[in-house]
Amino acid sequence: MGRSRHQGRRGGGKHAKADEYRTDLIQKSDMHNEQFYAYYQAQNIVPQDDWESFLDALRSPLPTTFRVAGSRQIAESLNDTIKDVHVPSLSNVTFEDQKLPPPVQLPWYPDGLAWQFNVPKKVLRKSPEFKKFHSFLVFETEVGNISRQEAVSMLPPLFLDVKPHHMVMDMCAAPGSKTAQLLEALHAQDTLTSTSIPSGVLVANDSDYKRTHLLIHQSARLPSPAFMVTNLDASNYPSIRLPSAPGSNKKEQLLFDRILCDVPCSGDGTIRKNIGIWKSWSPNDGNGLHGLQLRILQRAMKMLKPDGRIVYSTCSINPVENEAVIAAALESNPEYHLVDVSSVLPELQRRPGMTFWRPTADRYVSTTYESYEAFATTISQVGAATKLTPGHWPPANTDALNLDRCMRIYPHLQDSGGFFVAVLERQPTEAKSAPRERKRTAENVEPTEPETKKPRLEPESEALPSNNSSSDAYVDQTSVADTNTPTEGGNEIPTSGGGSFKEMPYTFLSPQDPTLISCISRLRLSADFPSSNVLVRNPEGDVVRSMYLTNDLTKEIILANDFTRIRLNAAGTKVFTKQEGGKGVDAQYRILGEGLPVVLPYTQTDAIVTGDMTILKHLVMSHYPLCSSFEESFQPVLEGLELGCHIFKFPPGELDGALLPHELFVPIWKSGVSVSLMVDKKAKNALALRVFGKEVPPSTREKKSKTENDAELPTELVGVEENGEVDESSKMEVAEDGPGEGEPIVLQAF
Ligand SMILES: C[S@+](CC[C@H](N)C(=O)[O-])C[C@H]1O[C@@H](n2cnc3c(N)ncnc32)[C@H](O)[C@@H]1O
Repeated sequence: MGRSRHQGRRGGGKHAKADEYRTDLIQKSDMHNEQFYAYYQAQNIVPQDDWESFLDALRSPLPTTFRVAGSRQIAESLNDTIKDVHVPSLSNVTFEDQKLPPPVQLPWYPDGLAWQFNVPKKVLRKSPEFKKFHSFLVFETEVGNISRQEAVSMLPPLFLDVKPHHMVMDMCAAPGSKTAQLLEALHAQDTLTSTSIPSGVLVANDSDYKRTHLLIHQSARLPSPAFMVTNLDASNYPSIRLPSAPGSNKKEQLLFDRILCDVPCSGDGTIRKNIGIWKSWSPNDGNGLHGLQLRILQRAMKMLKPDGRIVYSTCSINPVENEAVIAAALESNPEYHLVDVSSVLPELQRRPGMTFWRPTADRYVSTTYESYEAFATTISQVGAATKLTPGHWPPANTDALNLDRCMRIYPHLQDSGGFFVAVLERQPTEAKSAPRERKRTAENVEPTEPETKKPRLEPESEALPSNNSSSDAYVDQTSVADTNTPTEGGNEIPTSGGGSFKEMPYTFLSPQDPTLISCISRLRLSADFPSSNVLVRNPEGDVVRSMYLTNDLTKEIILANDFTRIRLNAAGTKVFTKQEGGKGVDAQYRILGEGLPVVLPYTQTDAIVTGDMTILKHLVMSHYPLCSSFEESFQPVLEGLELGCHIFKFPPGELDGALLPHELFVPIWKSGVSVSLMVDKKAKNALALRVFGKEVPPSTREKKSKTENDAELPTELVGVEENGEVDESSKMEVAEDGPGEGEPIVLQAF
């Protein structure tokens, strides 16, 4: 789903006022739109008896929902913390004489990993119990263990049913909350004993260049060697090629097992949160988007394997953007059918897809038309509104299409946003059947090659695949810049407009490359580390600063396709980066926090240093502690370590009421006399809160700067809104100085 015209205004664009869209600041009596009522009543969108409760729900603030994300083990442990610690502490809270409801699990979400709570922002700021819970959410969100996401937006990936061997395409992916879910599914079988590298691939695409960087930012929280980001118009997506057999020069089109079409839409299902829609809603939003939505779905249908699955979704409740698109696409692709998923997620309250609707051609909804033919006779009177096509109306054979198998989620059913999901499958083998009854207007042709600009190569420095923080109408700048992969080599990527593309090539290193060999040997990785899948971002294959790891399939795709033709913005995951050693110490490559889960299974076990809870507490709660400040028995261990990067392991344990419920691995930097945790401040705070129940005390430098600037820790829950904007209120800290804390590194805990 997504939006078109409202997007810039809703998402905290440069000129948006922070309070403009806060539902707690506008009166219910202002939430009216006569056209909206007329249009949806003409559609019989809900039974007449439900109309008032439907409207009431649309005018109520949306509860906050979040998903416990990331690797399975940490997700379960974090979920237990919410259940066993936070829910009891929030169960008897009163505020201004009112009892507040504690968070509850969404009944339909698998394994109870999604939650909802509904308290005003004022409570989050002022109630000590909710404030503590809010801080926990803020910090766990920062490190990617919690994803704030609208409940309904979690649905499409669940219905897509992705497995680790699947080739998956996310056609309209930015900013990536569903992409993150797809990545989690691709990595569902990761363990520490076998490799964490799935055999499949996820290609996440968005036509907006700047927004593709949000995608990369989001996915850095779940690093994957099987991940690629492209920047193309999905309705015209070029064929990705693969060798027809290993070693063959002949290429064939890569067909996907699973495709998500979460298309741009009018977004009226998000009206509870984006209350500006009450003012601006018009039926023309949906009318105008129908064509693009259909072309995107039709292109996906040409890119899917026989027996494969497509999920089409929008956050609009308008049938013109939903059932009409599905009907037109099915008619032009008879090898597809709608899947009956009524028994999947049985707790989810839903309504069947509509089989009849009446488009309108005028924004005042003074007339609706039962058929295109009825509309066509009036074209001369309505003039400019003639962009409607027969495809905007229900086809004659709706029964044969099983449109009732589509799912409609309405706000009053389970206190959520409004949403639409349809699950389509292609026949197992391509069967050529006669086209269905009526020819639709949208084309069903192979796309033309997209226009691509040749990238300007700057061989002296490497391109940064992710961090690009120049102005973006939808994004709080600090939130992108501060948590992202560090900028490399100072090579700025221009982001003016939505379409410029300037990326460096992807060059695979030879496994015999001396720098790679020395890096692998210094980090004591085993012989089965897939060193032939390591790439750098420059045309010469020079190891300038960072190395990225892909899986076999991603490598094949990169080698078989011109990266400018598929406008490839990112591939694989960054695993090693060069670290200057400081005075008298050679620079060396270190494992990045975000690459740790990928590299860990290849790390020789005797290269991992085991610590206990006391050591962990000292590392977490202090800044660059001296080796001599650790307990005596551990000092020789620290002193015996080579200077540079090491991995420390902490088994589950307890200390004075603090609890580490699962094994934890962290990267450590050993310098001359001190050691430090190589995680950024936010990750360190999240760990401190989770295990020791308090934040890291400020460093001397922070104290000084706090006095000077009255700086504050982040206080808002960072979230990606439905439709893709980063929460306006997201504020992140600027990472501080010194090796290990100078760069944002995602803490990986297992
Ligand atoms: C907001 S929604 C996607 C939400 C996303 N799936 C998520 O869960 O975070 C629609 C997205 O489609 C993108 N878009 C619009 N037109 C497109 C096109 N022709 N091809 C590909 N992407 C497009 C928009 O830039 C927007 O990011």
